[in-house]
Amino acid sequence: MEEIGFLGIGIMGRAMAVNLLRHGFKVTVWNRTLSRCDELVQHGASVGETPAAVIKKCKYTIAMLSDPAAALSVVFDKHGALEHICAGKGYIDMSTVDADTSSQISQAITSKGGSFLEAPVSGSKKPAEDGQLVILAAGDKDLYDQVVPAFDVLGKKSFFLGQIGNGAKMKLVVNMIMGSMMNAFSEGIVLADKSGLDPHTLLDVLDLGAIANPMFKMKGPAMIKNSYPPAFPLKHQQKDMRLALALGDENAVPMPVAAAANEAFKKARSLGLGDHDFSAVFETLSK
Ligand SMILES: NC(=O)C1=CN([C@@H]2O[C@H](COP(=O)(O)OP(=O)(O)OC[C@H]3O[C@@H](n4cnc5c(N)ncnc54)[C@H](OP(=O)(O)O)[C@@H]3O)[C@@H](O)[C@H]2O)C=CC1
Ligand SMILES: O=CCCC(=O)O
Repeated sequence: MEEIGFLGIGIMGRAMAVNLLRHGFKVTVWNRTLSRCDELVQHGASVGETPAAVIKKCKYTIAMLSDPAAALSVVFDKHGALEHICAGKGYIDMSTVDADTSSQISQAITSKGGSFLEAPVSGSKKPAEDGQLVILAAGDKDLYDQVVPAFDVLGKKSFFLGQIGNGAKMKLVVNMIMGSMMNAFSEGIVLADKSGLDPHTLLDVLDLGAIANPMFKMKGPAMIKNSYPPAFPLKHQQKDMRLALALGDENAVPMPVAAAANEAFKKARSLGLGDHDFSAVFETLSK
């Protein structure tokens, strides 16, 4: 494949770009805080001074940015991706955003002759490091086919979901379920503890039953120790709950469980826990 541009070297972008480099891809990176690119240079990456410079150099550019505002800013602002997008170039936004944001980016890119794919991912820091993400792509099928070699490195499975917006919506539905589950799990741990049970035994029981899952298994022991090293920052999970609830509004879908979970994540943010892992929502109950 041609050289790949990578915009956004946060928790996920860093892991994904390193993974591409490890598999022999040439990668040019950019990050708003440029110093975060230094480590990538050690792994063999080149650095672009602006998103526009990266687009100019690379046939394909991936973005992995925090939220809709960041995704839009990197495309539309001065020295943004749009400045050098043209026919023959592909832009792949893997950030978790809403369908409307994705459509705005798609329209801007395609109106300049470029091609666009949204491709948010399931899986967190460790799956990103290990190339085990689940990729939820939608948009330009030709571009999808061209970047499959990169997706094969980044993920264990890619879905092509059709028209723009379908990848964004699928991702929000999945994360809405995950955020609600995390709240129920937190309540269960506190209930076990306060009613005289050993929370570690609860984890063992859960792990053997019908609701066993990697999230409970990985995060439970650290939560019991009130430890929340960020893999998926809580502020991003709350953003996803907010965007999923808006999708519920649009479709007149009642979501009382997700709405309550969103309030708990908002409470956690108000306690200053936004940069901790999203499992820190546990603190809203244990305090
Ligand atoms: N962490 C996870 O487990 C997962 C996260 N996601 C999604 O992936 C995306 C990235 O997540 P993650 O890596 O965890 O987040 P981080 O907070 O670690 O990184 C966010 C990135 O966005 C950049 N950024 C933020 N605001 C702006 C802006 N206004 N203009 C330009 N760049 C900006 C940051 O740059 P700077 O360094 O300068 O702040 C940084 O590169 C999010 O949409 C998240 O929801 C999806 C799956 C899993
Ligand atoms: O968006 C973040 C998802 C985290 C995960 O799937 O484990």
